[in-house]
Amino acid sequence: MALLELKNVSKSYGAGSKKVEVLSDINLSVNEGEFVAIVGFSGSGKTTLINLINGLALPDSGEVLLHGKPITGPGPDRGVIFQNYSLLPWLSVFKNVKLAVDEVFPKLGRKEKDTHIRKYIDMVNLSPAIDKMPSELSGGMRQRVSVARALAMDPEILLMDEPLSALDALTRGTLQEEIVKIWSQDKKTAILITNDVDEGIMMADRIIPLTPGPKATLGPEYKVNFERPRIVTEINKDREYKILRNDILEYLIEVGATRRQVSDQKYILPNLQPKLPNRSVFRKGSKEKPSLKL
Ligand SMILES: Nc1ncnc2c1ncn2[C@@H]1O[C@H](COP(=O)(O)OP(=O)(O)OP(=O)(O)O)[C@@H](O)[C@H]1O
Repeated sequence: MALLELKNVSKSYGAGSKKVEVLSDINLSVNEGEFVAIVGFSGSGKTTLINLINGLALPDSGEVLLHGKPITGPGPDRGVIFQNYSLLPWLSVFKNVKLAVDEVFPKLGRKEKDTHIRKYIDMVNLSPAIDKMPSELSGGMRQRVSVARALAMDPEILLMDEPLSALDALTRGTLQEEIVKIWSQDKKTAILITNDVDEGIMMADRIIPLTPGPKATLGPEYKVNFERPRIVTEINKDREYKILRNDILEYLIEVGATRRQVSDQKYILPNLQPKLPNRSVFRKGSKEKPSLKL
């Protein structure tokens, strides 16, 4: 049985004429230990999809199953790393991680807890900054704390919602490598949401595109067969990499273009003309006299 399954899942927001069906007929099956990347356009519903798995949102129809049982809310079996770090600014690195560990392992002894927290802070190379406050850290360091915090909760699934998109390219590359290294050591199941095809190729076993919304759905999956560790400078030269990257991009461009055509047909804008102060406005081909009104 797959660890996580989404079966015919649909999700909308709003009601009546304002109802928008964000996700439609989502089917996904993730096995234990797999690293899956969902790649999609901005606003297509990626966070909504992660929230459905996290249990922060429930589907309108269909099922989201963990070990074959419906997800009814958030739980310690799913650790989330958000884009915006979400650290408590008044707590040190150690205490930010401790807060999560206290929640999940309330019965762990003081010494064991301390060792556990330090292990994960060390894993993300933050031991020298263990007593620093979030305001004293760079964006990359803050995101490392989020990674340590999520992993210290020892979740079965690590959910990452565009965790690296706020970072510069160099920090992003380093953290991609670090997350994959920890993932392979810790044997977690990981789901990465990203808008970056290259990031998906560097990190995941499979890449699945999410089509543009509304009614976004998952497209065909692309297997990433490169050996790990994946070295960006080497992979960049690989012919297979170029083919895979092109295939995914072509698919995304194609579904993006189809969606644009549909939206062009749907929304016919009225032929409004701006009226500027103290200027006459001519409408091309119009027999009306130019207006001098504001
Ligand atoms: N709570 C909500 N109520 C109403 N509409 C919402 C809500 N959450 C999201 N939406 C709408 O659903 C759509 C998908 O949003 P979502 O945040 O899932 O997309 P996304 O792909 O993660 O976007 P981005 O890449 O910009 O972060 C958007 O049009 C958004 O405005």
